[in-house]
Amino acid sequence: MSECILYKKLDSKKVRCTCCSLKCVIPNHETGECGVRKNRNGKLYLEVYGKPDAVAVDPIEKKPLYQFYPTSTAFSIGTFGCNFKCTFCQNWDLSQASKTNDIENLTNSYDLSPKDVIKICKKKKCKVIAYTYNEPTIFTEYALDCAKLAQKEGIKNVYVSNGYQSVETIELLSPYLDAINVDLKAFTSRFYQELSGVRLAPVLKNIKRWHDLGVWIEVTTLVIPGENDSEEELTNIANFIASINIDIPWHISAYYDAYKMEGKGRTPLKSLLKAYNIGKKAGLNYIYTGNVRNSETEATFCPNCNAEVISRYGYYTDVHSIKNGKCKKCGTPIKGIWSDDCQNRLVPKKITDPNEIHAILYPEGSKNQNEGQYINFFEGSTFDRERQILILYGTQTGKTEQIANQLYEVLIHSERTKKSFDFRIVDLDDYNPENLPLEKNIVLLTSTHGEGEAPDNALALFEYLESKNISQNSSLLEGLKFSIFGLGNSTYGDRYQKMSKYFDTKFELLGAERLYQRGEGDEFKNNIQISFKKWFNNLISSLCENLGVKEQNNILIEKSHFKIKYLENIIEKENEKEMEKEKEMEKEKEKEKEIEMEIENFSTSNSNKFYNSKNPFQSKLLEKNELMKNGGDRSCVQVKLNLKNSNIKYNCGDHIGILPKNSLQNITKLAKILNVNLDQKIQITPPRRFKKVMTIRECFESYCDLTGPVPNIIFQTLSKYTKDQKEQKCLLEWYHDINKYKEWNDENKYGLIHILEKFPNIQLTFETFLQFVPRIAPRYYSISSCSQYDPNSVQLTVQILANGLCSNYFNNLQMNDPISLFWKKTNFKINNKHPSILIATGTGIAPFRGMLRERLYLKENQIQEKFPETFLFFGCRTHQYDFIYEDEFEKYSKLGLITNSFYAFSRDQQNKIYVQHKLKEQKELLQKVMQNTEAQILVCGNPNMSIQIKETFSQMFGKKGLKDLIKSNRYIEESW
Ligand SMILES: Cc1cc2nc3c(=O)[nH]c(=O)nc-3n(C[C@H](O)[C@H](O)[C@H](O)COP(=O)(O)O)c2cc1C
Ligand code: SF4
Repeated sequence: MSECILYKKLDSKKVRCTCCSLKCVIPNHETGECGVRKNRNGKLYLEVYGKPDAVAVDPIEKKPLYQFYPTSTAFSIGTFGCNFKCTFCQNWDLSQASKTNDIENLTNSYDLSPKDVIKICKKKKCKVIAYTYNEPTIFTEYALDCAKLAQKEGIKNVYVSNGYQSVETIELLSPYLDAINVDLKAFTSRFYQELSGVRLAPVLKNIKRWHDLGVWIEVTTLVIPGENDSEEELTNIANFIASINIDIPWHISAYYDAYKMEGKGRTPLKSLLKAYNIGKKAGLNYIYTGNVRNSETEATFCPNCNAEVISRYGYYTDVHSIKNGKCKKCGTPIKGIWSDDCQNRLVPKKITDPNEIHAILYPEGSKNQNEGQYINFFEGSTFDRERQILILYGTQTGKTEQIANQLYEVLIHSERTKKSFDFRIVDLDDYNPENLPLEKNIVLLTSTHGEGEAPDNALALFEYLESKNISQNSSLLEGLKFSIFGLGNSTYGDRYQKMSKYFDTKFELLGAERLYQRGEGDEFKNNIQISFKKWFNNLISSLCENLGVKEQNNILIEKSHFKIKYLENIIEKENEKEMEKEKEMEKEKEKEKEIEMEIENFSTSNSNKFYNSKNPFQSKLLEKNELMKNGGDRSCVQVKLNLKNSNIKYNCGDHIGILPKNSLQNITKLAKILNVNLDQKIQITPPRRFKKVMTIRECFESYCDLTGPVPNIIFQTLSKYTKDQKEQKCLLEWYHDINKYKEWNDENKYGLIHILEKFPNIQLTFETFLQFVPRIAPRYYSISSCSQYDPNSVQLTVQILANGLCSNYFNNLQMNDPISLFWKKTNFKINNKHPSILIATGTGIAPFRGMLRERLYLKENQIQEKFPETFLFFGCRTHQYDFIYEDEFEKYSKLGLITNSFYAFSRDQQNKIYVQHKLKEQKELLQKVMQNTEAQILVCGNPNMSIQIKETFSQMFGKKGLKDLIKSNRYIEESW
């Protein structure tokens, strides 16, 4: 164990590892993704320093390095751990070991200091030390110390790597590294993300960096049947290598089933030969097949006269026709490092001057001409780059995704735009921010979340824009045109639209030019649809004007671009097989998840990363109890959901995301309206948002939001589908004046299903319906239980709203019915050391119940006897019906978990009394507590209430005072 060099200290004893491109932030006592770099009290340690777990003397050809000191031997060392999670890893017993075991328990390692390594190397007469078997980047400090000593002794150093080094690591290591073999596993982000858990772009960049630094480089691609063996992908890889240097050797090696990827079998020689020919076509001079014996494609040929200059058969190598680095037959230099005094490098010289290294690694503007080819969303487009428009969206709860999809649908079908531009829509989760400087036109839609933060899927973009060398580079985005639309809620005050504003100013600061000014929709004012409609109409005009396209009018979704295949008889059978296969795959996935969870049990990190809206945990309903009392006419239920085997370890104040389903009643109604059979199996193309094969029932149930608010542009479209003039008139009225729609809406009946019911003459096909039905987005609930009492379940407090999708879903659920959920951490937490002022209305009491139950647990178990002063302000309609959890809160007061409670029952007297009135009454008390202690205010309820509360505190502490409280995290609110 030795302290790392490649890391930075952060606050709260956290550290940021800067060794690989993952740049893990590591809390105290935890390790980074690779499992071998551990934070011990705010310092990062390389746990495997001097402790390799695999040691051997190998032929250099085994690495594979074919044109670097051929026939020499390499003293090869590797440790445990890896920064990748490749499901097909051929060395997984080493690479993934630290993830299945506690690093301290991995005792099989050798004890080899760098001095020992050199000693053995010399004794075994090895020309080279190869850092290999697992990913050497993660043990760079150890490799570096060995490499420094080796260099002094004339021993060469080589890395066999996945190419995910950070720039800092490359800068540190490159003077000592003589050669590297980089795995280029595929050429799609999908492959890298799904199968290796990382991104493609850093690998591509690093291949270029190592090449430019003059470190001898060879590239390997493991060809996996069905995963990366398409002509297109192999061509992209070959073209990419050729674009850097046609003399870089490319190894294409055969795959065999390993680790978690099974059933692929061995890559047939045929596929390797296909890749070989693709490499030739791309102009590469040195291509080799590997892992399969075929001497014709293992040999090195002279690129000029095609003479075989090195013959190989497996690891047997015969360098017979190279003299002084040249082809014996025609005298053409053969690229390679042949001996200490015969080196035909890929670049004129190896760069060793630190300033030159720095200049290569941090080019001014860091605009890399090659990057645009990496992931080209517009491949195959007939439009030139100027006419390609990328729509990106950042979303947490799916609302922005919904309007982004809506924008996309309109743009690709509108006469104004469809023939003039090429549009692509990409979830920011799937977008590599490093491609940003290469885009031409971007329309970015984003919401703001947390404490004025980017939604989770936009965090990578945010971090990229804030990163060193990027954040101040005023020419980085020159040539990019952009426009931004934000979703937000003005009750968040200063934090309103923080992210859309941020991206808007940042893009401009980095040199991009606005296509059209930023637009914003305010959830509180309920104007998202209106503002959006206005903004995007102007955006289209601006697009046309900017890019010299003649405008036409009439924006209308004309025909659906979804095609539905109705599966019957024979086809059905085939698809049944496919469904079976899918089911099998799902089972496999479940199994994998279980394994991952077991792995997780060994580490202390949280399991949040395993579940999200795309990959939820399958829970079930364990209990459902009515909380409203004495037969009131409203309903609020407490539901208890199973968490057993989920490994979810939630804290009070966290959220649970629920993926609701439509009610049978609404599904049946819709089937009637669209005249479809619910049990009919279908296949939707493109499958973009849908499961591949499903029944119409499943499609309606899980994908189509039938009861949520619709974008008002839909009214214009729907008016074209009814022949009834009255209906047309009303729909167009709603389209032009959203208030009319809202007036009709007062019963929460604003979903597509209600609109279709209200206008019975609308004639829609299933395809057209799919075109504009909003997708079901997850609904978030504050947790109202305490995990210490029962870690295997979670409780939520759900207000049942007439026609609300999720509340109806809960209302209809029966015991043990399955529910898809995921967990989301928040920082809405009570402080058990300092006083608290808790303010809630209605079900806003839920997180406070969880927090007070946690206090109860601490008290009952004598972990904490006394608690700081805690004042609860709670408001609801009536004491008699609506005061949920009354008995419990009384008990908490008696036990001293709450010091004082103030209740506002708005309808219990003639004049309405709200919580803000109660706050005003306690002005002196509140001022005293806030001024004399480090008390915290926590507010939870609807947006209206939160505005009123803020206003009250603004009067109490002054605008600046309140601002300071918010800034210092002493005023935290949660509204929905
Ligand atoms: C926990 C939470 C925090 C939020 N924070 C902010 C904020 O700081 N500023 C803001 O303008 N809107 C904020 N919002 C409002 C969201 O931006 C708004 O609900 C938006 O429509 C969500 O869009 P999405 O579903 O695409 O993420 C917040 C919403 C939630 C639920
Ligand atoms: S080497 Fe990479 S994976 Fe390991 S801790 Fe550092 S940043 Fe994380």
